[in-house]
Amino acid sequence: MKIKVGQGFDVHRFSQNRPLILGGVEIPHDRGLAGHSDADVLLHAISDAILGAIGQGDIGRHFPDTDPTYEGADSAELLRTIWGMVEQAGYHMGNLDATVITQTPKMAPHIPMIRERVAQLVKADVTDVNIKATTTERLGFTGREEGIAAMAVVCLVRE
Ligand SMILES: Nc1ccn([C@@H]2O[C@H](COP(=O)(O)O)[C@@H](O)[C@H]2O)c(=O)n1
Ligand SMILES: C[C@@]1(CO)OP(=O)(O)OP(=O)(O)OC[C@H]1O
Repeated sequence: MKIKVGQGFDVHRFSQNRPLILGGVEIPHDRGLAGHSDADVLLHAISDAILGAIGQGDIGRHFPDTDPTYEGADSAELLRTIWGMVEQAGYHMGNLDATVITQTPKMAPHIPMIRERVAQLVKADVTDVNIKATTTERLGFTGREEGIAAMAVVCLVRE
């Protein structure tokens, strides 16, 4: 059995008049996130963790923000493409653990739906996917509600 581990981290700033998409799920909030794509900071961190594990650089290398093809892109579709690379390499999800770092909104009510969605995207059992949230106790850019950060760790397995 071969195991590969990867980590990912991403940040997007809040922006008015945009939907807030986290983990492929639209979350009710008074602001969304700015970005070239749909700015799904959680899926970007997860995507980078997966790309890291398979030694394939990062999301910007595969989907450059200078390419109009990806303007307004659905990050779930980008993750689907990345997951195809994982399957091509013969790996499946061992487990995934991710943290959304934000002062608002309260994430707890939305975590079960995000967990299901992420598990579906990486073809994993929901018990092998963990999504959590933390504030930074009003400290720093997340504490000032300027943006959202996310981090993720994945373990990929090949039998
Ligand atoms: N946006 C958030 C942030 C946190 N939570 C939940 O609250 C717990 C306590 O957060 P602290 O930052 O005060 O440690 C945390 O463990 C999460 O369960 C949340 O739902 N949404
Ligand atoms: C996803 C991409 C591509 O649309 O754009 P953004 O939404 O700006 O996201 P970021 O995490 O800054 O970098 C990856 C990009 O290439």
